Amino acid sequence: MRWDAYIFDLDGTLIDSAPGIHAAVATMCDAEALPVPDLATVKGFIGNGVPRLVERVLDWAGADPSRQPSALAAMNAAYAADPTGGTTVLPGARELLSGLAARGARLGLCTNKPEGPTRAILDALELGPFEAVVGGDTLDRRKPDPAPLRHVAEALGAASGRALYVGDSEVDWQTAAAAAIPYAHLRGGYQNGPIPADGPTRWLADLRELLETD
Ligand SMILES: O=C(O)COP(=O)(O)O
Ligand SMILES: [Mg+2]
Repeated sequence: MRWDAYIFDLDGTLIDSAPGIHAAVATMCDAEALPVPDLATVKGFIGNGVPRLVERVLDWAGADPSRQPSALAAMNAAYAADPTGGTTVLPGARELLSGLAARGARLGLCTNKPEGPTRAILDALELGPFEAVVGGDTLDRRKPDPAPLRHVAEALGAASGRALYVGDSEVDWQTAAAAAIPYAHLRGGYQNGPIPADGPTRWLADLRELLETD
C-alpha cells in the first residue's frame, strides 16, 4: 500500500450533507427574517466553515454584515439540533474506510465543519475508525491554513509524504498544497473554485478507486 495514513475531508467527500446544511440555513433565515437561498446556492457557500457560510448567506441576502454573530448563533443552534438530518453517506465511503483500516492504514479526519456536529455525524452514521479528528473550531485556524491537516498527520504519526489527504474542494487542495501533503480529489462534491489539472496526486470519480489501486 502506498500510504501509511489516509486523512479525509467530510462534507462532499464522505457524506452528502448539503441538504442538512440547507435545512439549518433555512431555519436560521426564518429566525433572522431573511430570504432563504436554494440548495444549489447553499452548496456554493460550503467549504470554508460555518462562520464564513453565514457571512455568505448574509451577503447573498443583502443583509448587514454586523448581523453575523446573531445569525451564526442561530445557524449553530439549528445544525446542533439535528446534525444528521438530510445527510447521507456517499457511495463507497464505508467500504473504503473499513477496507483501509483492515489493511492497517491509519485514518484521520480534517474538516471545516465544527467538531461537535462532526463527531455526532461520525457516530450516528458509523464512519471510521478515525484516530484523529480536527474540525473547523478545534484549532484557532481552519483550512485552507495547513495547520489542521498537519495536526492530523502528526497525530497519526505519518512520516512526510506517507499520508494522503482526500477531499472534494479547492479549499482541500489549497490546504494539502500548503501542508505539502499529497492530495486525492474526489469529483462531484462541493467544489466552488479551480484546481490545477496537474495539482492533485490523484483524481477520483469514486472513493473505492483508492482500494483498487492504492
Ligand atoms: O463546513 C464546511 O464549510 C466544509 O466542510 P468540509 O471541510 O468537511 O468540506
Ligand atoms: Mg468538503
